[in-house]
Amino acid sequence: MTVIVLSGPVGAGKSSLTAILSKYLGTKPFYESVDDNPVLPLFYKDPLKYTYLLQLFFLNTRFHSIKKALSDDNNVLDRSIYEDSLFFHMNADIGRANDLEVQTYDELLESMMKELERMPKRHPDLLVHINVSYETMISRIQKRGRSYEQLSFDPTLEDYYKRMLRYYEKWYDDYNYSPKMMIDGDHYDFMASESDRTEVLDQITQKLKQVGKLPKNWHAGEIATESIEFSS
Ligand SMILES: Nc1ncnc2c1ncn2[C@@H]1O[C@H](COP(=O)(O)OP(=O)(O)OP(=O)(O)O)[C@@H](O)[C@H]1O
Repeated sequence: MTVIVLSGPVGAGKSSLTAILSKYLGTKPFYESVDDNPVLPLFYKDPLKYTYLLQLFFLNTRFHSIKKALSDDNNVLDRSIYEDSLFFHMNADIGRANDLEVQTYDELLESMMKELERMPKRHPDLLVHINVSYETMISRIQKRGRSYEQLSFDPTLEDYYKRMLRYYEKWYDDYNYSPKMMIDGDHYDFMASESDRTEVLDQITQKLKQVGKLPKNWHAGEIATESIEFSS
């Protein structure tokens, strides 16, 4: 059994790479539901009021999916519980959560992580992090077009996104729950370019081989974009 988790900032392309990778490896994709998340639009409209609720919402859904993934078969998750604390603390640092909320959140997360230690499989086998620059991030956010994520919706989002990229650097350096690797999301356009896609899949395959976690019965094949089912 092989469990791979993707990570990276908003718009990095985690969901797309999850679809590509799971198709390539013949494993099951787990997607975070974004467009039917009832709290997300509220949060972007009034972050001060909704930060805590949104983070509890994410923590809860993410806990269920990682638990399922760790007790299930081979699978790929488009984002994992390991990144949630980054989002919460970043929001707390800009005054959107008070000390008591931070303390309660941290204690809850700690209990959840302890619970994961009791799973038959305790951690993922590989973290694939997609690194992007601010420019790439913004152009992907624009292309995708979720209204509440646009800079035109709230100009303070520029600072928010730049801060997010800074926090991610430290987060990736500190992450030690599993082997990890970084994909250069500025250089490789795995959606639009077939050769880039092949290169990225090759890098991930090499890493999986190196850590002895290439799914059994797997054999490499070409994958055409038309054959991949992307999540909405
Ligand atoms: N704790 C959190 N975890 C994930 N997303 C969060 C969190 N808090 C707020 N968000 C918001 O949820 C939305 C979904 O973000 P996410 O990066 O997971 O998906 P995405 O933008 O579709 O990514 P990708 O393009 O890489 O697939 C973003 O607007 C993000 O800012």
